[in-house]
Amino acid sequence: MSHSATSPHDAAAQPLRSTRPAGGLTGRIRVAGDKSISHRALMFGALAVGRTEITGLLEGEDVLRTAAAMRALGATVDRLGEGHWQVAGRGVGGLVEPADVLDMGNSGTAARLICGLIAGHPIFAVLTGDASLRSRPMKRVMDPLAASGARFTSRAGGRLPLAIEGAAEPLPLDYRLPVASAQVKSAVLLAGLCARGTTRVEEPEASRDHTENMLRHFGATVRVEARGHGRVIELEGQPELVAAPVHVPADPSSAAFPLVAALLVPGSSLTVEGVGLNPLRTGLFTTLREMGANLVVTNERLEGGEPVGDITATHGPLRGVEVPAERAPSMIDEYPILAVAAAFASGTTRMRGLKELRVKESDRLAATVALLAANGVVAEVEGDDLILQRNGRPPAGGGHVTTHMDHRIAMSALVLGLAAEQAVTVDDGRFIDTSFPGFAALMNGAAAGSPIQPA
Ligand SMILES: O=C(O)C1=C[C@@H](OP(=O)(O)O)[C@@H](O)[C@H](O)C1
Ligand SMILES: C=C(OP(=O)(O)O)C(=O)O
Repeated sequence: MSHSATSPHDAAAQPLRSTRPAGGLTGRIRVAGDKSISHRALMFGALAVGRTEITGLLEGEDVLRTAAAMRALGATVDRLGEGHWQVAGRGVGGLVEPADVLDMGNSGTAARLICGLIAGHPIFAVLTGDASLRSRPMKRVMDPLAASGARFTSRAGGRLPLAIEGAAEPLPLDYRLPVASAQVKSAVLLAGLCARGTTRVEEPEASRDHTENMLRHFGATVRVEARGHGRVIELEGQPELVAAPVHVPADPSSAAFPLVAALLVPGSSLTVEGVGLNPLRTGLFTTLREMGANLVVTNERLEGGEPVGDITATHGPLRGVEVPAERAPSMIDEYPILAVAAAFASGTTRMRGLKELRVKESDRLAATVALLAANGVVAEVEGDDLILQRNGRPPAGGGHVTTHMDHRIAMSALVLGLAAEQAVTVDDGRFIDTSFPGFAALMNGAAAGSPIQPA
């Protein structure tokens, strides 16, 4: 499926409406697999020698784009059952030139990591995406990767479509990230796989480390050292990556939506099972606890090398807090839903250092302010901070929210509608399928009267 445009006038758009369910959200549910780990499992499978079996893979549109791209680059990618996939890889340096343009849809992760993959192979490729992805900055990967010998041309401002001529003998990079971005870090490391010698990346703030963990899991030598809030990562180039099974935990960024809904809707007590608890992903849960949320983790265990647990959220009052800028990388995709939670809290919530939100699927800072305003909640932006001052009463709701091709804005608005006084409508629910297919059905299964419906 491809969604090329969305606006109130887009005939294909699928508006959705949410209303407050009687009795709250209850029971035990499981959300889909982690998007970040799913992309990487397919990519490392394509680079490894042998057959990589993946279970729990997220079958969201973003990840399906990566699966299609790995096929186009010569890997054999088979779906064996629900979430159960197998990739027969080509070995590091063995990817082949794709015969056609690679369309990465809505996915920044797919586009940027695949730039890194291709940069180290002597092949030519053209990448594009949907209108949202074509508006997002790619210079952040093009600049460092060009220093390895790859050549890029792109639309003005470093936007997709872009063309890459990968390097026959890529140089190992020594790169300090100018922004905290796991996507840029990963692109540099993926290019480093094909380079002779040591690739070194220094990140000013630690960002999700799924690439480093999976590199080791597939047999590469990776050294990681803490440096202040950040880290230095060193990768030995030209390893033989060997196929290894990957079990994908449930996505904490998806679990955030039902869990926050349960905190906000009276009468709720809901458990989400097997949620990934990598500490570089759990900033939202830390913040919600500081707000007084009743959030309990049980059955903590290791699954496929990642910590997971069952999280139970029970409705109760929340208070405003200050969220430090250093926490942003560990909850970067969760600010829209945190802002919804803050709209139900008493007191002031200040979220600091949200600059990166401006370059996501939409300008999420602006889209979050507009989402709240449409539902009677005033939020202010001061520099890169988002501030809400509230009195603990539910927002009026009743808003019509423009989602700007952004799945997280759509789901955040629908969660607000589950707990606000009046129903909330979103202009287009289709993009939810990029990261959380089955979102409405899952939420409806946990509540009386199926509160999320086509509008
Ligand atoms: O590496 C990843 O899988 C991701 C990194 C983050 O992006 P940035 O690297 O741009 O911060 C995040 O927003 C995105 O959803 C997934
Ligand atoms: C920012 C996100 O994803 P991506 O950058 O992969 O499009 C997201 O899922 O919130």
